Amino acid sequence: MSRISSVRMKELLRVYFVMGSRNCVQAPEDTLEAALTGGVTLFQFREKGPGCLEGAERIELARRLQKLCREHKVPFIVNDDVDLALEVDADGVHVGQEDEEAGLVRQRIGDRILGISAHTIQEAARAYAQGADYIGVGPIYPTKSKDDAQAVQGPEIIKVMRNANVTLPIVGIGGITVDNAKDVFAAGADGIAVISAISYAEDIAGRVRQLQHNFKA
Ligand SMILES: Cc1ncc(COP(=O)(O)OP(=O)(O)O)c(N)n1
Ligand SMILES: Cc1ncsc1CCOP(=O)(O)O
Ligand SMILES: [Mg+2]
Repeated sequence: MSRISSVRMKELLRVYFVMGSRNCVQAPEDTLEAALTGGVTLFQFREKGPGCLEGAERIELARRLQKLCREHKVPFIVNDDVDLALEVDADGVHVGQEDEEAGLVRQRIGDRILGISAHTIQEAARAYAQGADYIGVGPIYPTKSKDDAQAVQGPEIIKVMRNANVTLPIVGIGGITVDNAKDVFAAGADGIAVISAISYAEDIAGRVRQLQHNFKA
C-alpha cells in the first residue's frame, strides 16, 4: 500500500459525513445507509460525548458501520481512537491538536489516511510535517455538535490558509448547511464535513444530494 494521492484525497473530502450513535434520530446504521445512498464520499466514526457507547458495544457498532461503508466503497475513518482504528483495520484516523501526537499516529497507522485538525497557518504547516493527508478546519460556523469547539472563524480562515500556500487538501467543518456550503468551497475548501445537517435531516439521502450540488468542479 502507498499513501493516498492528494487528487484522490480531495475527491473523497467532497461530502464527508461525521457521526456517532449520539448524533442520530434513527438507528446509526439506518442513518449511515441513507447517507451513503445519497452519495457521501467519506465517513468518520465519531463515537464521543455523554452516553456514547464503550467497550465491546463501541467496537461492534464500528464494525457494523464499517461494513456498510465497504458495501458502498466509501473509506471508513475513526475519530481519535487509534487503537480502535487498528483493531478494525479502518482506512484512516482523524486526530485533533489535543489528541495523540499526530506524528506518532502516522507511524502507528502506516499508509492509512491521516486527518489532522488545524486552526491556524502554523498548525496547518505542522500537520503537513506530521504526515497529514488532509486537514480539518473549523468550526467555520457555530455548531451544536461539539461542546469544546474553538472560536468560530468563518470561511475566511480557509482563504487565509490558501493565501499562505497551504496546499494540503482541506475540509471545512462546523455548522455547515445547504445554505452556506458554497461559501466554504468558494474559500478554497476541497470538501465539507458535516454532522447535524445530514444526521438530523428528514430526508437524509436528499440532503446529501443537496450538499453535493454546492461543489463546482
Ligand atoms: C474532518 C474533521 N475535522 C475536524 C475534526 C475535529 O477534531 P478534534 O479537534 O480532535 O475534535 P473531536 O472531533 O475529536 O471532538 C473532526 N473530528 N473531523
Ligand atoms: C467535530 C467538529 N469539529 C469542529 S466543529 C465539529 C462539529 C460539526 O458538527 P455540525 O456539522 O453538526 O456543526
Ligand atoms: Mg479529536
